[in-house]
Amino acid sequence: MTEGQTIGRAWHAGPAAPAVELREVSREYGRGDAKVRALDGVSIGFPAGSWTAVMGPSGSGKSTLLHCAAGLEKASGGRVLLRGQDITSAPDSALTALRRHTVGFVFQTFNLVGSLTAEQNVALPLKLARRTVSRQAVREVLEAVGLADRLRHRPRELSGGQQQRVAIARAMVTRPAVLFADEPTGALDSASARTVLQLLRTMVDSAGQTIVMVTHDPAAAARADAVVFLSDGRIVDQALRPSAREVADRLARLEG
Ligand SMILES: Nc1ncnc2c1ncn2[C@@H]1O[C@H](COP(=O)(O)OP(=O)(O)OP(=O)(O)O)[C@@H](O)[C@H]1O
Repeated sequence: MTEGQTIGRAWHAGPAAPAVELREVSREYGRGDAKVRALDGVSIGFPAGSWTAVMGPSGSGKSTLLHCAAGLEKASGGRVLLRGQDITSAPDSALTALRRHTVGFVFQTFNLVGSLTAEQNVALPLKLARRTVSRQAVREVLEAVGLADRLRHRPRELSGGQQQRVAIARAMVTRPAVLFADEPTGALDSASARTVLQLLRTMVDSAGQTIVMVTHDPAAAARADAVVFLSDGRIVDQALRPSAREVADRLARLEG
């Protein structure tokens, strides 16, 4: 067993049951000489009700880990369990249902529909899942992200931070078990980033939301409960409630 695997399991062995668990997960792209091993035997559990940041040098496998954990991509080997359910060999129909009901996503670039209002963007996942769209539920989730007065605004009429908050509301409207965020503050100025990070912190502390977030920003990672570090597709380090300085130092060591 490698050092990385031991570290990964240690976080998994925390007090709460994992909402998502990866067991010896590998992911390869390409064939022959072009083969890339993006994940190399990753074992880790993300405890329910906690916020984990995933960091590492460029190309270390962070997005691949997030996508495999969320069922967006299939692992080449190993197993992924979401709320204890093995999704590794689930048929595409089950994975589509999973994406619509069990997991939520937030991306660096917001990915809102430009022609729709904030309210309509947030209602979209419910419509896609053929669920009843309760206007009140949509408004409540927009209120929760501090945008009660922006319901009818279109993305171009909102600041970057406001757009990301709409995206978070859209991800949360289906009440997902896990919120996956890929660089959620990567395109934001520092004040907007702080607002978004505070919102995520409140979601974890007040509602017990589980969040798994990829970030390059030590200040963002320091708001999480734990930070795991990837290098060459393996988990090589972890820190519980580290300071931004500590995160930056560990990252700098990995980046050599
Ligand atoms: N679709 C793909 N086809 C081929 N190789 C891929 C594909 N996606 C990722 N890779 C490779 O897998 C490795 C891990 O990529 P990944 O995007 O997970 O890294 P990352 O840590 O998120 O990087 P960054 O911080 O630059 O976004 C890289 O070497 C990348 O080139």
